[in-house]
Amino acid sequence: MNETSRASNRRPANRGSRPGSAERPRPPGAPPPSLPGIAVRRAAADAMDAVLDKSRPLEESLERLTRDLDDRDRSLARMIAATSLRRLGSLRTLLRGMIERSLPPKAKRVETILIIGAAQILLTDVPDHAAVATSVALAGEDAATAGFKGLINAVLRRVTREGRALLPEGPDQPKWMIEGWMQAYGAETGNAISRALAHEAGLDLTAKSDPAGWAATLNGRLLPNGTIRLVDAGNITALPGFSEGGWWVQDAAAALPAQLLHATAGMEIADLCAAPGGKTAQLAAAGARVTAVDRSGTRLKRLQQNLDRLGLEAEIVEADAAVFEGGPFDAVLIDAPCSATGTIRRHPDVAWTKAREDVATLAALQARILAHSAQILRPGGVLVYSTCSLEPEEGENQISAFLATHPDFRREPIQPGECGVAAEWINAAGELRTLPTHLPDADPRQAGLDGFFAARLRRA
Ligand SMILES: C[S@@+](CC[C@H](N)C(=O)[O-])C[C@H]1O[C@@H](n2cnc3c(N)ncnc32)[C@H](O)[C@@H]1O
Repeated sequence: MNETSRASNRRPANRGSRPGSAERPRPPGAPPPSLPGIAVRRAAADAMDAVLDKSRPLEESLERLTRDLDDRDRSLARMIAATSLRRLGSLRTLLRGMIERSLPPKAKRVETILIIGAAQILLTDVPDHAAVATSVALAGEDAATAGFKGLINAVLRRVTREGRALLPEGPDQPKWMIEGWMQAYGAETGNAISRALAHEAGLDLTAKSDPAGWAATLNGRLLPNGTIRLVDAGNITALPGFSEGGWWVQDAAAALPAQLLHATAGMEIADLCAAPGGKTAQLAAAGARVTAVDRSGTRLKRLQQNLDRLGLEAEIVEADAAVFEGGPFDAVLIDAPCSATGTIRRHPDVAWTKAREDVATLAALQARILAHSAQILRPGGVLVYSTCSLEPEEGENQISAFLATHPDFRREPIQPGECGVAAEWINAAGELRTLPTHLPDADPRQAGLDGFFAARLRRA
């Protein structure tokens, strides 16, 4: 439910080379910036470095680094950084092939500048000359990179001439991730997942009611589960229905776990790991009495703001879901914290901020939350466990292990057609397993789903 963090690889409308645009106010006496647009590239490069060197989430860094920019420049910085990260593997391969001698380790920033320059030239509609000039000027700002201005100029000019033909099609995520997907889904599908994740996703919305009506109003495509898919939506907060709370942003696959609960009016539901509230909103919109639990007070504030905008209500509890006392509930939804590898189309930094060891750490936390949730569900109640991860350790394996130690629970298989779920999204055990390769379409912006896992269990 991220309402403002969209990064299309088209430049924001009318973003030309406006003299002095969105430069940070400079102290009196400081020299003026040499070129407009440098502040944008500096923010994009700094955000890339924060992702790659410090494993910081891209959105968090951009929020801080673009505070002084206007809306259009903020969108441009986000688009440059997100596009660079989405195709990082391919861009690195291309650039390494164009640099005769490898760069010294202290020149890491030079590689970042080259990557964002090449990304603008090859993957966005920023004019080539602007991408080259701003990259060279950015290098000139800093003594550590100023000596590489000539190299940056030469390499990026070569990218403008030869890059389109030479840019490889991946791999664009770390080797351990792609190998894991090949092992889990077979070599062909694993590679196809990797390629699908290198495309930016469309904008998916969940409507509070009347999805067909909102699809018509917004000129969007209505997906089988009622999600509305838009392409090139622009500023989300300016779309019809945003301010009156008609819909919220949520990938089609992310909408399925709550839909699979078939919530009805008055049902008592615990939404564990609830913030920022996409699934809480779905359940509340169905009339359920929702207790939304999350460990993060900051994220719960966003959940409350989102519910306020949508005119919906829930009881909000700041607590660790692995020990939260409450209920017994008619239903429990666990949208567990996870590696989020299924969301790399929307959050390309995830590929570079997550390490293989994180999966095991997160799986241990998920197992604790899942085991505890069994204690707050009434007999006969239903439990949906979901993650936005492509890793079986956070999905299929988690449920097998839980069922082995909880004989009073059994799977309630998901049926083809239920909530618009296609047969190929259901595994042999009757669990939901969506992949970025699902929902194919000739236009990559219309294609794909986030990689989600969901299992529905019934307590005896
Ligand atoms: C995948 S996000 C949830 C998304 C949310 N369900 C939605 O639909 O908008 C996972 C959430 O789990 C929360 N979380 C992480 N560890 C937790 C814990 N031990 N107890 C409760 N919440 C936790 C995080 O703060 C985060 O908000």
